[in-house]
Amino acid sequence: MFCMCNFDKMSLILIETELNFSFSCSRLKYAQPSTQTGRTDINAVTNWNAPLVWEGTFDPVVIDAIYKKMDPRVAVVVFAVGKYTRFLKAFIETGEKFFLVGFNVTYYIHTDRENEVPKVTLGKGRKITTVPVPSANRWQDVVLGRMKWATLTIEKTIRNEADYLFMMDIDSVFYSRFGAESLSRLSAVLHRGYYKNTPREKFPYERRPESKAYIPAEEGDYYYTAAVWGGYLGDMYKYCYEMSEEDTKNKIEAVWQEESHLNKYLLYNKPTKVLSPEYLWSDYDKVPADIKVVRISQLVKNYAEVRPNGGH
Ligand SMILES: CC(=O)N[C@H]1[C@@H](OP(=O)(O)OP(=O)(O)OC[C@H]2O[C@@H](n3ccc(=O)[nH]c3=O)[C@H](O)[C@@H]2O)O[C@H](CO)[C@H](O)[C@@H]1O
Ligand SMILES: [Mn+2]
Repeated sequence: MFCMCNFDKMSLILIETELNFSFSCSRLKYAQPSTQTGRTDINAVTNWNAPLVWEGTFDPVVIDAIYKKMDPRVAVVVFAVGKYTRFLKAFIETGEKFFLVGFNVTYYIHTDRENEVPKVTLGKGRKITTVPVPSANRWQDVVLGRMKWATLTIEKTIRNEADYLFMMDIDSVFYSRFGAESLSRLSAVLHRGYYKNTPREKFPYERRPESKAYIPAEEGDYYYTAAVWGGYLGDMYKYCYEMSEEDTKNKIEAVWQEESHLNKYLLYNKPTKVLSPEYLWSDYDKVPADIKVVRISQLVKNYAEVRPNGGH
């Protein structure tokens, strides 16, 4: 279904294009990089030679300067449907403190309650665009609908307004720097629950062959979260949307909705950067020693109260 050869060639060209910007970052003051020392408690590279990003594997000054040369426009696509508008204020306020500070960022807030979008003072080059979407009776429909609405907003506006895009859960707050080290053609975040010692057959991938998100037990690299992911405005959103529509036609819903389709996509279209669970932790879980920094975290919430049809 996918042609890896084309992907490899294309991604290499794109990675090189991204890195070429580094040649112009002269006269910056930073510690000399070493070929001998670095973190030894984690693996900082995938088996397709993409960076696996952890605190201590990059110099924030250097990496921000590289990407600043491009001065990219970054779109943050979020959904706040129904009672989830309550999460907007903290998300945006902390985003202004920690998310790509100094870069051009637009928050595309998809909501059915436009009057509940808070007025937050934003930094220079940053703005909020509100996109109306219908209300939902099932939380699953919001989660699945994200792909559809994101695809529509990309086609209508984001395509002309942004270079990179991030899709994020709104029930999250930033606690620490989330900078240009996260930018790439296709960036995906390791799910905090399965990043250590989980054999691939235990990943919560979709296992029913009837679903388009099906992954057999003997395949898989990592289990990625759907709550933070991004990259260029590529085909991934459209792919996940179309696959979930196919599933609906066949009267099946993937076990973890869009997350299942996303994991399928990323298995056959390898991300050009993999971000460690620093890039999405959870306030429910204690922080282990290898997570040196929690950059963004899912809030503790009362599922039954906040979701239209309760439950988890
Ligand atoms: C950390 C993580 O792995 N997150 C995943 C997990 O999240 P969660 O269990 O945290 O799901 P969630 O309740 O946060 O829903 C995902 C997102 O959909 C939006 N929303 C949802 C319901 C609603 O009534 N209104 C609304 O606006 C909102 O932006 C929210 O952040 O499971 C979901 C469903 O499978 C998605 O895969 C999430 O990405
Ligand atoms: Mn969430």
